Amino acid sequence: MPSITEDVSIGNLGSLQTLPDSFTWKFTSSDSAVEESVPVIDLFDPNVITLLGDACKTWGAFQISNHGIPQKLIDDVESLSKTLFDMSSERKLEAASSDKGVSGYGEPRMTPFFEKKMWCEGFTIADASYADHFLTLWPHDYTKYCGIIEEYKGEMEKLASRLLSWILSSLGVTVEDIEWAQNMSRGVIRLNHYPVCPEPERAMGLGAHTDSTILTILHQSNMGGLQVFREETGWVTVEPVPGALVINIGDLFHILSNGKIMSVVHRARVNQTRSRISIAYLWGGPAGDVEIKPISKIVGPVEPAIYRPVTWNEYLRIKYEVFEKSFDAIRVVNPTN
Ligand SMILES: C=C1C[C@]23C[C@H]1CC[C@H]2[C@@]12CCC[C@@](C)(C(=O)O1)[C@H]2[C@@H]3C(=O)O
Ligand SMILES: O=C(O)CCC(=O)C(=O)O
Ligand SMILES: [Fe+2]
Repeated sequence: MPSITEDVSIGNLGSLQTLPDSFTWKFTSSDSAVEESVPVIDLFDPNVITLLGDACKTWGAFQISNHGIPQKLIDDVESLSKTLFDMSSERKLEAASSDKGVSGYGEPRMTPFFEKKMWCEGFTIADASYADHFLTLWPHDYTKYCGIIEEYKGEMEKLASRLLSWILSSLGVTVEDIEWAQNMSRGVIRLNHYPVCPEPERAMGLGAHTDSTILTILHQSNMGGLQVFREETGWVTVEPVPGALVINIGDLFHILSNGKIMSVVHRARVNQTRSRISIAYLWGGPAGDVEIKPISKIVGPVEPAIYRPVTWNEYLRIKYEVFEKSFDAIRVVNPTN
């Protein structure tokens, strides 16, 4: 078939009729998803601590219901995202981030670590400069949209802290055992959009990765696409449960727990007929230059710390130098205590 050269830009993937070679991934039989599902945990369950602890140890990912986040707020962030991604490529690029780790429109930060391009576009809300981009995108509705984002951040931060203290309890520690508990930072929001794709079985929305966070709270609308990887099982699709949010354990929690809980490898697949939006709240924990390290109550002569202390910013720097080898970069070579 003669190939027509199409104009490929991150902002117009949804209009492409063929999958460009730079977006064509190779898949093997081990890439097919198996019939399994991650736990759905009701936060009102009297056994919530045990349930969360088990889910963290066996999966590193689970869904939560009765989380207390108003549905209206989630819907508002979703429709804000839709308005944004519906704009023309030119307008979206006016809000492009200058650097992939900071606020603005663009490709995921991890893009350079993959051979092929990912079928997605997104907007990162990391620092106050997102408001300048919002002003460019929505000169009239700017205040309203910034308000929605600030409210969402506030709610997510509270939920993240509740989850942290419950998961710590399951490990036999409390938030008081971590020095920085009084000094939590607000997390980063990443709005993800996966446009319709002409050949979803050969494309990838977001390549396999772990989040660098303590934990990530993800709203995946009513469209599935998220898959998590478990060593003994393989790829498992996280089916959307109406009203539920997905929690992914990130690298910093693995470090805090001295390796007791794992950060979950996950990815996003795409769809031929329907585009998909997801909203990730990536929670990095302590603000500023506070160091994150294996919790002192967990480590001791019997179980020495296997990782050295790192700040969130330092960890991000390491991650985006060595990507999947970041744990090796901070591992203590001869743990003694
Ligand atoms: C604060 C963060 C955390 C980042 C980098 C930076 C801003 C955007 C986050 C994400 C969002 C999408 C997946 C990921 C893997 C990516 O490429 O960008 C995330 C990454 C990480 O968790 O490492
Ligand atoms: O879109 C999804 O379901 C996954 C998003 C994700 O992994 C991320 O933003 O870090
Ligand atoms: Fe992720």
